[in-house]
Amino acid sequence: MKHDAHSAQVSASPAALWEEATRLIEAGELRRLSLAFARFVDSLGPVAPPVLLAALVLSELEGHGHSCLQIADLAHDPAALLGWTREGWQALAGTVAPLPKNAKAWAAQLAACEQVWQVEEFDYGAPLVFDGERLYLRRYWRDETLVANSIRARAAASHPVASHEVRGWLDLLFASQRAQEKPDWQKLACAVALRGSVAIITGGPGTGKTYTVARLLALLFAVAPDAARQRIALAAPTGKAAARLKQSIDKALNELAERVGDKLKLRELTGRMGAARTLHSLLGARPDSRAFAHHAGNPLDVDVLIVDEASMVHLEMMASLLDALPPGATLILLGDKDQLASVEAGAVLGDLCHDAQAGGYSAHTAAYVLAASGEELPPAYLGSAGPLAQQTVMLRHSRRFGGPIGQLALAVNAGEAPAAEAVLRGGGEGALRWIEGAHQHQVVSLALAGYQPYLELLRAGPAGGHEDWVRAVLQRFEAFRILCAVREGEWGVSGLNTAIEASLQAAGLLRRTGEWYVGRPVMVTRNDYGTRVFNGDIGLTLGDPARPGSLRVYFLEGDEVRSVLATRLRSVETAYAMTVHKSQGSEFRHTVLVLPEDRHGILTRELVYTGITRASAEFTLVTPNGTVLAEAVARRTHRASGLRHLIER
Ligand SMILES: Nc1ncnc2c1ncn2[C@@H]1O[C@H](COP(=O)(O)OP(=O)(O)OP(=O)(O)O)[C@@H](O)[C@H]1O
Repeated sequence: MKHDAHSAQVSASPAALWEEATRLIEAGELRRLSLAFARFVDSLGPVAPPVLLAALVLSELEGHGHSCLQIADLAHDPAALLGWTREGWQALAGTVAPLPKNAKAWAAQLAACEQVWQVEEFDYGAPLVFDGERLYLRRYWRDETLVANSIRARAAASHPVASHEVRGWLDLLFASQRAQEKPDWQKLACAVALRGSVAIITGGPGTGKTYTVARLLALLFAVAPDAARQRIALAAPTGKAAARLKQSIDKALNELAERVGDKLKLRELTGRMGAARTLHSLLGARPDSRAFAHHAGNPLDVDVLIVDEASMVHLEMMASLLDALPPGATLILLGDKDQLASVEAGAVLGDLCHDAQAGGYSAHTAAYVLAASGEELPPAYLGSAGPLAQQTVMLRHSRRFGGPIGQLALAVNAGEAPAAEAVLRGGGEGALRWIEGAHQHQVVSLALAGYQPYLELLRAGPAGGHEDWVRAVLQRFEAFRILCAVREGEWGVSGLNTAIEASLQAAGLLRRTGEWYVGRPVMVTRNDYGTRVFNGDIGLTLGDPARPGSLRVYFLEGDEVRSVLATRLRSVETAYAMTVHKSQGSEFRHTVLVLPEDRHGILTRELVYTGITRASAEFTLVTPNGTVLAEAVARRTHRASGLRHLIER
């Protein structure tokens, strides 16, 4: 039994807190769930009202992607984290006054509460967990601890490596490398990944993450004592990203096979590697359950697991993945650490890549890398970062992103708003455009021009085979996209989709006959194992040649076309415009990024960077005024998490 240090407060009523919270819900400032959670904590027994306030804030922050609540933030001023005004926070906090005066006093009050489990004390199943600095919902504490323990153990594990042999293979695999900046981070990454049970290869678009991992697979194949038995799995958070990963790896391995010839039987490796899968499917997701078929008690049957687009993997998924991965297997995470974190709580890749930019490589790593790859780590990247940093390599040279779009992305990523604006205003030889002080009709006009090619091909109908035509229509549709930062309002996904649909209809480019019509692009919003469509998949509605009058939605997976009867798709939305979040893992020839006026502090550098890097040839920025871009670039995503702390413990 804990002794509540503030028994007077425990007997105080939280009625005023509930009342103010209800007002905030009605004003759209607070989730109903957050109040319900605080009330649930209250129902378990006497709890001091400030702890109920902390529970409410914690739950609200979970909705903003934070996996915990830092007590220092709570004591200081959580208004900014919540996206509220200072006055809004004070009105709520005032209902439970007096609040603990500082972080120490908050810690004492939390530690004294029956409904808070203080880590390392006896665990009697309280819903809140407090580690001395951070307050957690129990579920997130469990996930962060699992991820930290597993990553720490994997980073510490080291596999014996015959450096001389590895050097020989790496020289062969990277033999065609043109003279370029030194060191060759790609080659170095392969050496680093080979020696451990975890490796992270991060880098911006086109820096060769997939190119590198294909060579790593070849290297693993070359040095494995029993290569024929090695089980390799490829996975990504979305179906599209998985298909892209497989396609790129196959391409890279086939090119490599041509080049190395008989020295390494790479065709054997490609032949044995199965399709890339979504993480959900790899782990054995089951309808209507959060639990997966694979877990520590029934681990995955793999030796090497490659996960692409790892920035999209949220905390809970990473915990499930690590739980299901056998301790002896090697995990390779690929992704761009600077991209938007997942919608769900956690910023796992960002946390894991904390030292990636600086390197922080130890003398031991430098010596190993030199012996195994012949690459010398420059002194600027040497240091004394922890074991995970020794297994992390950032690729720094983009192969297909050096032009104006790349320059813009670099400036945004570096937080240099004036430089970004100058690049944009320079126009990048037609590759860049900025529409400032824009009106919605300008976005609609861009959409009309951008979608015309697929709609024209659609109207022309198949000249040859139906499937070839469908593939061509889908490819044209995939060449252009409107990306939004928000869902609602005239600058959001829903407002723009309605406006674009209406204007395409008015222009005679499509004939809307009801909810489903020929040409309607849709995005799947929920995994459906029955029809094998997954959250984020995008398809186009077209006629079914076998059943005139009936509509099917066609999806492109790599070069494969597959289709589902439109009426069988339950959770979909129209997709002329989509969120930047959902666009991760995709690339469009021309990308239009629409930023609204920022009332809630939701526009961040990571969001703008992710939007820009979706464009392969042309990028258009649309803003309602000239300041939105600079404000967004100045704001970094901050997600409270204890992951780094737990890993480095
Ligand atoms: N060292 C290299 N030498 C020659 N070509 C390379 C090299 N590294 C990468 N490339 C080429 O650059 C292009 C981009 O590489 P890759 O697709 O591997 O990058 P990525 O980082 O995985 O990109 P994304 O983030 O878009 O998935 C590919 O065409 C690839 O073949």
